[in-house]
Amino acid sequence: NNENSRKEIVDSVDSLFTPLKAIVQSMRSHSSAWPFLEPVKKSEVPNYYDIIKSPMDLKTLNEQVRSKQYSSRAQFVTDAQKIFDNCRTFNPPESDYFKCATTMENFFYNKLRDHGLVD
Ligand SMILES: COc1cccc2onc(N)c12
Repeated sequence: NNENSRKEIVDSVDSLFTPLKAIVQSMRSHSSAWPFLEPVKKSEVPNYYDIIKSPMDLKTLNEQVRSKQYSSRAQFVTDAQKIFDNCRTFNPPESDYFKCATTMENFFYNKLRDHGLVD
């Protein structure tokens, strides 16, 4: 009935909540995470938001996990992927930023698999 289906939804969010918290935490402590720890500052990179229309960073991602905005793996993966894609859109392939994005992306998908959040 409605009460049970509501409980199932709540349970599915909670059962997702724990692994997502752990994955974001592990990303934030990665040595290559430094470009992504906070939103890019417009004061530091004036043209960034003229080019990147859907910004994302690990602090924001963490806040959204903790405020239970994600009820599916796909929603979480879509937002995390923005971090990597935005960086590779804005920066040249030989830049440190671009390399960090790919390192963090590989780390991210390995973590998803570690937590059984398979492709
Ligand atoms: C501090 O991060 C940056 C500074 C400058 C350009 C940037 O593109 N993507 C970034 N994460 C970035």
